[in-house]
Amino acid sequence: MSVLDEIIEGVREDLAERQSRVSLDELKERAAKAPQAKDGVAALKGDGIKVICEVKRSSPSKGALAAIADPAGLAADYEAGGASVISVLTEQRRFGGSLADLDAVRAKVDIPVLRKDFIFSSYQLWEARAHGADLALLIVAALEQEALVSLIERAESIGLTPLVEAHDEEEVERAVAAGAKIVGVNARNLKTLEVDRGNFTRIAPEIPDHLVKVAESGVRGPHDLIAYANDGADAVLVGESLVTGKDPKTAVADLVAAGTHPAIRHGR
Ligand SMILES: O=P(O)(O)OC[C@@H](O)[C@@H](O)c1c[nH]c2ccccc12
Repeated sequence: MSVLDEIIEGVREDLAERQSRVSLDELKERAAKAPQAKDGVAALKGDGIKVICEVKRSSPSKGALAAIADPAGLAADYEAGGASVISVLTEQRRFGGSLADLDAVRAKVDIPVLRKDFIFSSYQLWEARAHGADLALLIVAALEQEALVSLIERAESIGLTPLVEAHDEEEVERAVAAGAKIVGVNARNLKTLEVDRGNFTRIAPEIPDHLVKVAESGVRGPHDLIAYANDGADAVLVGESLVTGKDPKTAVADLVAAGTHPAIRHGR
């Protein structure tokens, strides 16, 4: 069984527990009262390379990264540094996240918030919206094509913008065919946890230019952002280096500044 399969097994159990406590109708009522969803595509387009900053306590590859006692405070620092979107990991077992983290971050920041989890049912999309998310991650490797298509449609119908994550050419093709407007390329293979930044370099040309291209994982600092930008990234998604560094606000500001440098061949 791959790491991805193991993670999904745990997510399935945790989801069943939540479903036994909160009915879909309750979630829909809560979603109706949530602030209107912000446009995730608009937030990631425009001049400069956009930076998506992640609230991430631990990971299957590295174990504990940072305690993050105050996720909202961290998100506020990210926003102050110039982040365009905040990604909140809500998976509990391997990443140490929760829907409570999503609530806390949502209440604190004005920029769009992404629910980062292993989503395979529409219930999880309703949860995302009920807890104030504007975007939701959909991982191609975790979904049959039919499920991917219907989850993209469902996400959009309830106001969520899907960020559709691929890891190879075939998954990019599936993401595009399914109607993704934002395609993420993860440098980390979720089945083996290996990181290869060259993955984006190879695969990005397969993503049509009118879609938003996000380079995910492995950004250690401005030089990695610049490399991804020169390979065609519109945005980067950064977790580990921000949560383990000393000063997240300055680290984000340095990334954003690098992403607006005229030497970057963004939007050629
Ligand atoms: O911590 P990093 O290397 O900066 O990576 C962030 C993000 O890309 C990574 O957390 C991630 C990308 N896709 C995922 C899917 C599930 C869980 C986590 C992820």
